Amino acid sequence: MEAALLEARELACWRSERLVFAGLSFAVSPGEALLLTGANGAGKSSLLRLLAGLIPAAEGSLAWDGADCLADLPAHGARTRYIGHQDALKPALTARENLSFFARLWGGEVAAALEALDLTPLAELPARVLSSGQKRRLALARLALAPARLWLLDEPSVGLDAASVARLGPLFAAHRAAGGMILAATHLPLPLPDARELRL
Ligand SMILES: Nc1ncnc2c1ncn2[C@@H]1O[C@H](COP(=O)(O)OP(=O)(O)OP(=O)(O)O)[C@@H](O)[C@H]1O
Repeated sequence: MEAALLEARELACWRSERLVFAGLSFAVSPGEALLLTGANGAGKSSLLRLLAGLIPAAEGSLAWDGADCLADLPAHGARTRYIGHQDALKPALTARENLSFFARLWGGEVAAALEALDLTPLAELPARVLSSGQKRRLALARLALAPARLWLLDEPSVGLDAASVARLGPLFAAHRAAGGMILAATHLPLPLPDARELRL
């Protein structure tokens, strides 16, 4: 296996006067997937937000290829795709226009990203009329736009039907085959063969 690219050492996280986790260390190598599991409130979403640079670590360090990951947030943002609980869609824009917004930021082919999540037939509908599973698919279609090494996914399959979950398999596999890494918080099985589990 290749050397680790992302290395967390002794991370601690406080939310609202409560220590959510402490002493958390792990490393992720190119091509690897890490499943974040644990009870409600264990800190999975908090860890993903911390890894995305959205909340600070109270203690510990996060390194990318040996250098402080969060010292240069624009660089970290450019290599990271964070899909949180919220789908982050503009309700008045169509599915295609929502993806076009992100394609202007990152590049990539909107038509191919729509197709990857089976959204082509829904492309001209405003996001507000999509079902919750369709909205989730549109949020996830951002992953198919342009490469980024680190995918941080918070319960990516919530609300998806079985066929849509299966569609994530090739998307995840292609990302990992190209040296990408996935950290996914989940209570459900995901199509991530050989993923390691990090239980919080
Ligand atoms: N914005 C916030 N402000 C204050 N406390 C928060 C905030 N977000 C989360 N917390 C608290 O941090 C703790 C961890 O929450 P988090 O959402 O990270 O857990 P989780 O493991 O993702 O849970 P779940 O499985 O329910 O999604 C909880 O006690 C929660 O109440």
